Amino acid sequence: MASSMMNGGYSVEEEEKKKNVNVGGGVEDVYGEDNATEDQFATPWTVSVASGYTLLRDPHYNKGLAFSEKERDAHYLRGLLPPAIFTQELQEKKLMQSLRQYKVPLQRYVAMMDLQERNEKLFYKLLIDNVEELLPVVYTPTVGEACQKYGSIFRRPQGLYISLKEKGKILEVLKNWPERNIQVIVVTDGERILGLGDLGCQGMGIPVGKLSLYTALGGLRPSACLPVTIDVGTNNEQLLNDEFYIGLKQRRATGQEYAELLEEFMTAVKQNYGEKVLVQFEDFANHNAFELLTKYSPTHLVFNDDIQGTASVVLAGLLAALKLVGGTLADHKFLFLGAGEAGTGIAELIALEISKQIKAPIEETRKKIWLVDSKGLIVNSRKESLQHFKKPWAHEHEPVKGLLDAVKAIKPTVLIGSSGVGKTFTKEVVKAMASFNEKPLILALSNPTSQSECTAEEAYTWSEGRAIFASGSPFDPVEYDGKVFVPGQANNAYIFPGFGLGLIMSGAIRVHNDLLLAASEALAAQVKQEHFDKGLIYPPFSNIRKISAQIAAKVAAKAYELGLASRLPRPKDLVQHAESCMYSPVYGCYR
Ligand SMILES: O=C([O-])CC(=O)C(=O)O
Ligand SMILES: [Mg+2]
Repeated sequence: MASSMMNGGYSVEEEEKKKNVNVGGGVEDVYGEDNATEDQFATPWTVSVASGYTLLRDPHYNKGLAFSEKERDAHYLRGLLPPAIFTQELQEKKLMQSLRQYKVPLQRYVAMMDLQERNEKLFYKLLIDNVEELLPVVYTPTVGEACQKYGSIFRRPQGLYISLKEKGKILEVLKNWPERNIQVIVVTDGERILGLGDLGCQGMGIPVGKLSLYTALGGLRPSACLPVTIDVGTNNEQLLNDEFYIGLKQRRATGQEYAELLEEFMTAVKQNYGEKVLVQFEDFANHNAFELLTKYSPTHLVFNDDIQGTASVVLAGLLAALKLVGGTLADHKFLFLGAGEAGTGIAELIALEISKQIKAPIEETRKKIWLVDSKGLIVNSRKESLQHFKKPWAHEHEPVKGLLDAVKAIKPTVLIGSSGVGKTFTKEVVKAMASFNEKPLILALSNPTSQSECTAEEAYTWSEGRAIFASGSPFDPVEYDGKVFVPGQANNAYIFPGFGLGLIMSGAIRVHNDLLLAASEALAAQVKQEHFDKGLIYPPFSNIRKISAQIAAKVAAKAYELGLASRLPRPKDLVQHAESCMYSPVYGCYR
């Protein structure tokens, strides 16, 4: 086991084979063409210079009206474009104007996807320069609606679809993707898309959206990002009965059939892209999410955004919030509604941080944290029948049925909603929180907006302006009693882009909980007095690339410290290094 972990799970023979692939004048034969034999496949491929019409149709290189006179001559573009020449800034201004004319969020989403397929650099320039305005368009909440209607807005494939039909051929399928140097894969099986449930193959919108954030917020190159949707069927009756459904029309495969497809996928990924490719699991249902993370953490660079990313973001918000509510983390008492991936993931990271801070065993610090699921408070007497990921949270207490009674019984200082069910923080719940807390900390994490446990306005109004509030989906500022409250967005988008950048730039080969803690601390350190003054416990997204660089630097530093980093020597200034690694959406000039 130890030796297979050291060399990433390859057998000795496979290692030898890999070495042989590299002989030949010191130039690496990356794709194995020179060594192609009957049992080692090679892909025939060509590199050509795009010009003329092909250049305009290539989203990586297309600049639209921004091609200069010289470029129009040199690249056979004369006549293919109208005479005007626009700067990238003018193109951006024009596109933002036309986007703003669409009042329906989904129309804006479609317009952005069209732009991404037409002119990638301009898409990212818009997204980076207008991040607060466009994040809700290409990401939560609109991406949720886009997934629900993905069949009808689907135009060109934006990622790889790997279904049960591809069983036995996944390595070949990966080779069909036009890019080779993949650094990050976001993969879903569509079973739990946000709080919207099983959307099957239509879940593709999620990996696509997450990866566009990897580039815009974390600076990873778009060509290094691969969105994947695994299709093992769907249990969504509406989709199964829809003649236009784009996925497999069968009920979900489970058990061994499911495990085998995922095993083939994970093996093919490592075989094709090597040990340093990051695989981010996204929006899997609880039962598979925990199992996949446990299974592949020892052998692959894997990260579950819903368990670990959300945990890291929430912990950051809590660390920052201490400046507003006072005390240390250990002085607080936490109650969760929802004991799935997000709930138990956050709970565990809080317990870990407290255990490090006060040097107490984690079994002790977990006792400060209580979880409520659909059957009520998780208590010892329920332990036998609990799913394994809930068991550590079963503490000694008499049974309590609903959330309101649990709030009254536990008297938490922090209330966190992570059940995916909307409108569960009722007036009574919020009022109860406000009755025994001067500043109740209330996080309504479920997405999209329709699934939020309460709105920002409700949290501020029902607590008479005393709540510190943040939510998974964005809410506008709220005026209450003459004061403007700005709700923060406790969304994993704060962490995963910088976290991923830190892993990639250090060449990390495994994720470790200490890296998540480092990311939380880095994010919390970015909340400044001016933000606290507005009631915010997260910094604004407008500064996210700088924040991501800080997170990446702290994550990379920890990876080097723990011996998980393979890119040596360690750069001296990791923040500067992170910034210098980041993708720029500014057009290049063509020879
Ligand atoms: O996508 C988001 O906005 C956050 C997230 O991971 C989820 O809700 O599953
Ligand atoms: Mg998610």
